Amino acid sequence: MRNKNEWQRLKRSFFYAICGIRETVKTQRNMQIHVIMALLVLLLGWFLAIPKGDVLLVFFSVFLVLILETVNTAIEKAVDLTIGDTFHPLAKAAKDAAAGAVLFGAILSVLVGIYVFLEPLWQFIQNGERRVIHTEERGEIAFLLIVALMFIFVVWLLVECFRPEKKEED
Ligand SMILES: Nc1ncnc2c1ncn2[C@@H]1O[C@H](COP(=O)(O)OP(=O)(O)OP(=O)(O)O)[C@@H](O)[C@H]1O
Repeated sequence: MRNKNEWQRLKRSFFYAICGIRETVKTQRNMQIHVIMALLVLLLGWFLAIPKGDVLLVFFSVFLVLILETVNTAIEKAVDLTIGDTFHPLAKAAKDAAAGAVLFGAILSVLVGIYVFLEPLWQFIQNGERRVIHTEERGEIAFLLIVALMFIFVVWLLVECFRPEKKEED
């Protein structure tokens, strides 16, 4: 009997989780963009025959962004529930931090995208070849580009952190 109840509870939790995902995809424009991008990136990976290890990397970063966007939505809803339309610096801090988490995830995805897709895409554009490029065959370009982008990002982050607060435009 107890086992049956546990099973029902488990089924219910799963059902609510699916409802949460469905609602987030239906109502959040950013989530819709992430889902479409995820599909396109996976199709591109299949088209360019990326190696299995890279497929895992792509899955990991795609799901990370979807997870962060879902948690971001949960935080937005919880903040709106407690405070409604009233402006509060803590509500702003909570929503901005949640959006920052999504931005971190998106940056990671871009870096993974460069690492995984740059060389296969370049090879396809140059000679129409869709050959699997293994890690040991990779050149330095993707790596250098990732390091350069990371460097720019860290410098931008430091500048943003230490310059005086900007006034809201609107
Ligand atoms: N109650 C509030 N008090 C203070 N600032 C807020 C409040 N609500 C929103 N903001 C500010 O407005 C920004 C956007 O908030 P909003 O809830 O519209 O999220 P969003 O990112 O536009 O999400 P979505 O488009 O999915 O609704 C927040 O990051 C925050 O800076």
